[in-house]
Amino acid sequence: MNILFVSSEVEDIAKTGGLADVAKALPVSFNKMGHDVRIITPFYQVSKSVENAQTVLTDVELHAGNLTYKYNVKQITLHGITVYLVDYPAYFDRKGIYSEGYDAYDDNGERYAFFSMAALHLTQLLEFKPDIIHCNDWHTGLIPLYLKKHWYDNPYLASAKTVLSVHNGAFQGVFHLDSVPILQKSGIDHEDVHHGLVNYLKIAVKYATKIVAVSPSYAKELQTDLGSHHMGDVFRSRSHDMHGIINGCDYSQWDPETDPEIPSQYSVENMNGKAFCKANLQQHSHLPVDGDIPLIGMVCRITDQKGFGYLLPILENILHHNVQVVMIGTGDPQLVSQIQAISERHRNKFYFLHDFNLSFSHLITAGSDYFLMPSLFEPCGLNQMYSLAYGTLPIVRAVGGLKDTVVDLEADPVNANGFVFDRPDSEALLNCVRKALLFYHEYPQTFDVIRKKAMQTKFDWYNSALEYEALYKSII
Ligand SMILES: Nc1ncnc2c1ncn2[C@@H]1O[C@H](COP(=O)(O)OP(=O)(O)O[C@H]2O[C@H](CO)[C@@H](O)[C@H](O)[C@H]2O)[C@@H](O)[C@H]1O
Repeated sequence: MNILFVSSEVEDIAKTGGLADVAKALPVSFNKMGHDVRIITPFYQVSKSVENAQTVLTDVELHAGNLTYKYNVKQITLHGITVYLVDYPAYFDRKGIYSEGYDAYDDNGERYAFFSMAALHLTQLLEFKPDIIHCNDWHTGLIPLYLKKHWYDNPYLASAKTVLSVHNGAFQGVFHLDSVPILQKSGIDHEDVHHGLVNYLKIAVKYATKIVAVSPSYAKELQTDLGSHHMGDVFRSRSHDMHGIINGCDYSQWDPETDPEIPSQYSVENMNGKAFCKANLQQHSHLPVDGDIPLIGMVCRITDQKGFGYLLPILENILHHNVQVVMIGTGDPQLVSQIQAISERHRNKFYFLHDFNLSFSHLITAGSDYFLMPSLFEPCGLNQMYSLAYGTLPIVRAVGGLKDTVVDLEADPVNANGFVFDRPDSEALLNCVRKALLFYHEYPQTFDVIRKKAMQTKFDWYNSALEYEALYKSII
């Protein structure tokens, strides 16, 4: 099949979160399966660090009404896949991807409306006739609409079907139509505009051929009022076309036996290196180097989604135990300053690095005993899969993909690979953390058994890609 994979971020090019991981790993699997997959993504300022990008099209003109956009297209090969980068400096040559600091760019609606249209425009210029156009989140949400309303008779696109992956339904891309000239000029139905606003995710769900949530549980949650980010009606109206396909774990990057980012490799057969990683992590985190103190790690965007609303009120209760906590993240400035204040009060127990740093995220994953991910909602979650691979036991809330990947010790002692709590509140979280910590000293043998189970739990991307492939085949 010819697959056009369109994403606003791709690992090794530009990344703010889990979307980037998927936008690399899934196309790599399609490529291995023998499909002709091409990726389209913007050429951001940060993409300039990508070596060998060659300009393949110059001063291409895209017209929308009386507007003309002149852009270039660059091309690189990433893990055997052709990637096209839409180079339009006015929109993408900026310090940030979506924002500078925590303030989103005012013209994000226009930036991604243009990018989405350029993705369709390019297929013809590059003579690539896609069977499937795989869209990801709101940034590419207008593609199904453009295809149905404007490009339906284009010879390169007429038979293309669209699949939308919902990685995070909380981000919907809601903009005043006035702020999106390209959409105003190209035309949009009245029924897709509400009080002057357009919701890109809603539009995508309405017009896409198929909709995929990134885990089976999230697919169900999106069709409830509680878990749908106020879009329950919209998702329910497409229930026959909704699917849940769990993300995978990219073991070419996240395997403790081969990971070049960690100071000592280890495996389920030989765990010695994990103790070395822990000591190294403690050293880097300015914490006492002591293998006997259980260490809890966290790597995440600092947002309400990740459960900070009920974690922060009891973080100091956790720190009253004989425990160390190491966290890395960037995000909501208010939450960040609260976390910084707590870490200053507990310098010898809690290290917080306010940064986005891939190397340190690997060190935390390898050097911690537990990985804390108490999310309020979690479409799939990747870090719990990474931590399982590293024998770092996840402590998670039973929601979305976390529910589909982590098995609680009490609920299922035979298959347990971590610790799970239900209610999104401080008490349930604290109880769960305490229960998990208990095993470290009092039941070390059980701890080792769960750790082994965790390392043997596999989420191969190839299996997820097979599910996507079956879905593609069902619609083309
Ligand atoms: N400060 C930091 N330094 C270094 N690396 C950092 C970092 N902060 C985050 N990361 C990395 O970013 C990625 C985050 O992935 P997640 O899937 O856990 O969450 P995210 O909410 O961004 O993704 C959304 O999309 C993905 C993909 O579908 C879903 O799994 C998820 O549930 C959904 O919320 C991981 O690779 C993580 O290591």
